[in-house]
Amino acid sequence: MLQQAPVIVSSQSPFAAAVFTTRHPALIDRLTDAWPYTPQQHQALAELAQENVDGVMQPLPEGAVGADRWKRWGEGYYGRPWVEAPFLWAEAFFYRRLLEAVDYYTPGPWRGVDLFAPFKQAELAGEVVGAEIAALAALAGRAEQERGQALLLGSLWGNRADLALQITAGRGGQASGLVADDSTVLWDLLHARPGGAVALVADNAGSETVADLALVDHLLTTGLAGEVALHVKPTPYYVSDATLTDVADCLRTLLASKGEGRAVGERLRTAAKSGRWLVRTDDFWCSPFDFTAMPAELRNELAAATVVVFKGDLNYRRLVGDRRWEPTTSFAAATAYLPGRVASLRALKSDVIVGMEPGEVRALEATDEAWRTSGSHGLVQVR
Ligand SMILES: O=P(O)(O)OC[C@H]1O[C@](O)(CO)[C@@H](O)[C@@H]1O
Repeated sequence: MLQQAPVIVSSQSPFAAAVFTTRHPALIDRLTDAWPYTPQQHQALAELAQENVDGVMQPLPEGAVGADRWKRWGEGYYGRPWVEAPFLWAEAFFYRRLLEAVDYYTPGPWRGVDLFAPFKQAELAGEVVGAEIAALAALAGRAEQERGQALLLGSLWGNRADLALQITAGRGGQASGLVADDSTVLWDLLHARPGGAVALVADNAGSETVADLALVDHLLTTGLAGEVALHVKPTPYYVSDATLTDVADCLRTLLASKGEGRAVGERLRTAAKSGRWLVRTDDFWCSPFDFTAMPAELRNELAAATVVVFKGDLNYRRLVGDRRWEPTTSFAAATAYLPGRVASLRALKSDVIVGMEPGEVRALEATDEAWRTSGSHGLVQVR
């Protein structure tokens, strides 16, 4: 039985603390530049930024959607600085408070408006996505195995295109390498059970989702999967997290392109029509808990898949637990509570890491690189 490591509380992690004191206020500045907000919305956003920097956490107002639930979930945290709550919990609550500040659930013109849409749209129209789609043509002629691996790594490194990270860090340096690579295990298990259901728990919209869609298409056209469910967020979250609207925008971008990009889009549209590709969502994806708290229905749905592929850093933190693990802790042990086979494709963007070889940890610690948080390193881990 694995001994649980302590949960990360932001005040104990310079990286996590800076998310509240630097990254969140910067995000709020970007939002106020992007939208014609009302005086009330400006005030609510300014208060939220100030609370994050040096104030204390306030609960949702009475009567807000989910207010009772969040009051219960946050007992003991309200009235204290944000950085004194668990990092995972407080980040999720920040995004819920953001939606409240911009009237996401309030009847009126702002209801249901994706506050991050301007950033997501700019990314989708940018040159990274254009180059990504152009690269699909070159891959089309390659052998199946080589193509599959390239698409898998494309989906992994697509995770670096995270708008939250870019707000304070720019686009980040070059991708330097994988700290763990179980991709052979992943392909072997797909080949051992072809035609089954695969679940892909998505992360960011834009270039990451385009890469994910290309991977989904590959799994379906090769028959390695008979059905793929793409799980997305039910509401705007963590800046660039994909919702159904974002998936549809990516699909339209593929369809509007030429050659192989368009062909991928057309095959996916057909797969959706026949039920072989489905987009799913669940409120749990925006909850402030790790996956040990996953509701039974969702857990059972995922357990029926040949493999569940979790994309990105946040899903990783929720999968292994947002804890101060020794990096050499076994990935299999940390995820043993979840039934079925699981895989993670992630660019490293927070302190949490498990499943590493001791020598590799020593080598990376000896550099002065922020290898755990900069997004320059990636992993493929499978259990
Ligand atoms: O988009 P991803 O890969 O889930 O990354 C989001 C990451 O960004 C942060 O919100 C801030 O760095 C992390 O806390 C989080 O894990």
